[in-house]
Amino acid sequence: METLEFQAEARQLLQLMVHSIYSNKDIFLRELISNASDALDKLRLAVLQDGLEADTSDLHIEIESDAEARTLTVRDNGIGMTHDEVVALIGTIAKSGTAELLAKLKEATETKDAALIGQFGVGFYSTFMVADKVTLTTRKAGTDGHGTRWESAGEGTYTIDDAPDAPVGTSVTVHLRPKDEEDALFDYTDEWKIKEIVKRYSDFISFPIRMGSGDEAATLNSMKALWARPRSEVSDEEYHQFYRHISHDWTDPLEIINMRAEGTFEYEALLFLPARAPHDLFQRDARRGLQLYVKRVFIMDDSRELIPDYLRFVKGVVDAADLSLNISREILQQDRHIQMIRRRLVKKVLSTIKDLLNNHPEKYATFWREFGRAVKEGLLNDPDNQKAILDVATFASTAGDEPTTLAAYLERVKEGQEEIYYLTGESRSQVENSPHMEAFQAQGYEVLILTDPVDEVWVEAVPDYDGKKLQSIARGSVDLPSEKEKPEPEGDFGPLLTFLGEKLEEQVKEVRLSHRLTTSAACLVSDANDITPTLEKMYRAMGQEGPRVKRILELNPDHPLVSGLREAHERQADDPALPDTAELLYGTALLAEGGDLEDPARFAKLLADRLARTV
Ligand SMILES: Nc1ncnc2c1ncn2[C@@H]1O[C@H](COP(=O)(O)OP(=O)(O)OP(=O)(O)O)[C@@H](O)[C@H]1O
Repeated sequence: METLEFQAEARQLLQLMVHSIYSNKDIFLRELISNASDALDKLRLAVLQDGLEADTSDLHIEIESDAEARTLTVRDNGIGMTHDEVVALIGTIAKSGTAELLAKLKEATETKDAALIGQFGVGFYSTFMVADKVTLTTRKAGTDGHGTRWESAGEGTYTIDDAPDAPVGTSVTVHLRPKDEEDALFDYTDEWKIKEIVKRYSDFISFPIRMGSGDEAATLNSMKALWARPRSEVSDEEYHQFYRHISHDWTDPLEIINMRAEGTFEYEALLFLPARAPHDLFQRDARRGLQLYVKRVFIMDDSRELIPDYLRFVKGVVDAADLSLNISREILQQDRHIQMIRRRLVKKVLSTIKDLLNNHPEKYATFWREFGRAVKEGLLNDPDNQKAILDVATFASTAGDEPTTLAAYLERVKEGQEEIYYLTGESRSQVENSPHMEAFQAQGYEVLILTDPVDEVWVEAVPDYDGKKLQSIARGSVDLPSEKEKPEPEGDFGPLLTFLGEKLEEQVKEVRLSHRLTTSAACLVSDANDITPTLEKMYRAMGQEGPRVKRILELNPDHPLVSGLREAHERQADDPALPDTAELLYGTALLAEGGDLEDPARFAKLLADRLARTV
């Protein structure tokens, strides 16, 4: 017999289990049944796909309780585990982001944030909520090696031993702690309690879950595939349980989507829009994709081929009638039917979002807050559905606190306005206070406020909406329709602009007069075809060092600083104070839009010197 130590993260998770972070302890049984069901799926698949020799004529799960010994056993005749698999799978937690999540989880125990806890599949370890000892005996199908016995009291160590007589499959025996109903620790040897839990959490499991033996053996679950049943016959509670089973998210889903296609290519799908974004929505290695079944037989988890990346938060099941059970991931990618299903699912998800937008504004607001950033990636990656995505997207806007659709924006455009104005930035307040906004605000033009990183990118890919071009107000020159009759500024600014252009040659590519400023002296704008500073920053953050893109300095001729500077330059072009003023002007414009100064210390010194002369 060997005694081994749990890996650090596994130990931490166990600690949380032993000290019961969940108020609902019943779920340990659901987790065991879920693992057993997965093991049965895997065995059936190994026989179908790899030609493994094993008996699959009576795949099932058995529950056995012993009130006197105070034990509960869940047994399956599924794939089983080898000695090494037991050590690797049960002694460690291999999931990515575990450490980070554990830290959050610890916090959550104090606040009892069930939803956060629910993002973390606790699996097998949840048995330690109700047990003071757990024994797992297993033997891998298709190997002639011995079985393995694993045992632990949930503290720092576990033991591993040979189990020569173990049958193929896995059996988990939970040695129950004394019942304590005040602590929601029920008598889990009670037949009624077991039946109730199975019915509530595991009714849809597609293998029989049996209790009792001989003539008294009873099957506790209905085994009906939820997606095959008409919506009217399934309760929300059943859907929610199923959602939890496949997503490990404890928050009820926001929306349930049923689909069924008959005819040349048949499939059924049951999809869910979650109510909150998982913590790893933007992590590359996160689990994503749908479950694929073929004629009720589970084929694979996380099938990415069924749903595009930008809809990766959609959970659910697709059951296709005409695929081969042997289908592999490689074949899936090229399969015509799969591509067709995927196109239909995308259309259906987008039309569901549209329905939320039109008929359930609160749900829509939740959805868009949680997933809008992901959906907008589709504007780049799914050109065929660009219009449909734009139709369901909403954006913050200067017109009010509520986000607006593009269609609603277009209803409000001013006469003569030919473009949809937007400004990107890091936060709403930064964008709102940017000097670029001034003329637009002053003249009542609505500007969309885009603050998600993805906004910097998709705006480049979307040429227009309903024939109106999307125009950044920080790029190119603006010609506000109502500005056209504005009188020319007094005095000749030509020589000053040339002078500043030379002095600031390192920093800007051009200095010119502005139409977009009313109160500020100066601002920086990008050339129509150059990348924006935020995008440049994003590239740099990703480690891509591109050339620095110079921008254009625009001056407000009506501002006393600018008109004063013009006069000073006219009086004495070689005034030694002028170059410093030029630098201050540039630095202030950069600060006003939330940019970073190249040399803050130098700027501070110039400013302090100048201020000293005014006190
Ligand atoms: N009854 C079983 N038969 C075969 N393998 C099992 C069984 N129970 C657990 N395992 C193996 O141990 C692994 C860890 O199980 P655990 O319940 O901790 O996590 P999980 O099921 O992978 O994750 P989650 O519960 O979040 O879905 C499983 O992925 C599986 O490989």
